[in-house]
Amino acid sequence: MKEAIVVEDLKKSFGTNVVHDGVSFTVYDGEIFVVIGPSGTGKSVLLKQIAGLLKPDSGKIYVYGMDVLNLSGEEFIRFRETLTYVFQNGALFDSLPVWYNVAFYLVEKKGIKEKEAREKAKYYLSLLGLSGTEDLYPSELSGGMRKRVAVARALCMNPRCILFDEPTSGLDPVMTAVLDRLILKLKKEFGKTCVVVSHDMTSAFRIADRIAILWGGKVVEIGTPEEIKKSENPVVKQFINGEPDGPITAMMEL
Ligand SMILES: Nc1ncnc2c1ncn2[C@@H]1O[C@H](COP(=O)(O)OP(=O)(O)OP(=O)(O)O)[C@@H](O)[C@H]1O
Repeated sequence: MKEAIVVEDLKKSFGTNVVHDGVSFTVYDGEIFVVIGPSGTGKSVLLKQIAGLLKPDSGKIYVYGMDVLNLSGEEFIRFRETLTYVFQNGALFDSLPVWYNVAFYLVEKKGIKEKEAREKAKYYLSLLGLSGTEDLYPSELSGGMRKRVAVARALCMNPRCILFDEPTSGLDPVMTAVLDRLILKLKKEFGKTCVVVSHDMTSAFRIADRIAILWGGKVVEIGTPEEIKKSENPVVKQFINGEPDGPITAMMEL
């Protein structure tokens, strides 16, 4: 199997707050890799480091062989086109219409003419069930629609790998299932590699090829959904069963 993302012994602290204390894992090309773990364990920080938005204190990150912490000028452009990050809140530009949000990279960075870029945006919006929203502004959309616009924007860049930061948080169960189906479609029909940060076990078990569980600064378990369900690790058991008592809450002194 071809390696898409390799994370080696990643360490990251903010002052005295040790977030990552030796995180290592590999994501393979074309798989859906879900990262779960209690709130505050550093899932978003992990994605930001993979996306090159935040520097770790030490460790290595490779994306399709590119050394993310030492990208040369040309490689930086290739990296930007290989991997995109879908922010938790969508991070849309409120002053720009939906279609321009989606086509932003094509117009502003690739110099594609507005007419052509708009057509592309329209196509990706239609894939996400958002036909007819092209000329609306983000403030006119629901939370679920904004999240889907953010996914359309990522797809418009045609990356090989997409990082999703809690794509289903705040969505109702039906919209969660729609987004899950979309992520599965990205893998099956478009061959994308997807890394998804989630809290939602139902969603994680539905979409993941493999799941990594982050806790105490490390990956404490990694495996297929079936392997995770059978895990004897007390942290994993408490998290996937949503139990109030166990090592996670003991650590939080609740
Ligand atoms: N820029 C920053 N400066 C200082 N501390 C930060 C910064 N970003 C994140 N942190 C801290 O790093 C830790 C991990 O944050 P992160 O957002 O990655 O957690 P998470 O696992 O994604 O949580 P949640 O599931 O609640 O979104 C937290 O303690 C947070 O306060």
